[in-house]
Amino acid sequence: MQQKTIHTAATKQVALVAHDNKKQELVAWCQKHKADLAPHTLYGTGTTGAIIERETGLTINKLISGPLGGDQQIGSLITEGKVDFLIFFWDPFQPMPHDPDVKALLRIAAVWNIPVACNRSSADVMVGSTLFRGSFERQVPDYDSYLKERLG
Ligand SMILES: O=C(CO)COP(=O)(O)O
Repeated sequence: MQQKTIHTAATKQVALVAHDNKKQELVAWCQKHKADLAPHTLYGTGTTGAIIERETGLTINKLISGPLGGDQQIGSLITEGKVDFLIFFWDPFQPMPHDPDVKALLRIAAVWNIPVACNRSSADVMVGSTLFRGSFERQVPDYDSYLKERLG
């Protein structure tokens, strides 16, 4: 598929999601990196977002809770270019009723070449990166040429 280059703005759009057994880990991580996260636009699935907000004081744009469609809402934001980084502490030990939605979110993040951190180490690397602080280039599907190709 043909790709095009986009440039992220200095203010990043960061989506934060954690499964129940991982929520405290994500809250602790957000507390540790509060100063890194605060200047950016933060999104979260319903419960994750509310807990992070309550525990850290960060402002989170809260979507609906994951099992009710929050993962899909984040996927939708990704297709609209409204997510630059996805931090998703998913639980590798617990099957979820909405596993198809989880898989769909991780898939759409791969399609749109979104940096994804699924654990504390990768999230540390992410916020520590100069790419998190400055602007960076990302290759994404070129939708116009994709559609032109399909329409013939
Ligand atoms: O289930 C989730 C991600 O798959 C997260 O949803 P909540 O933040 O509402 O718990």
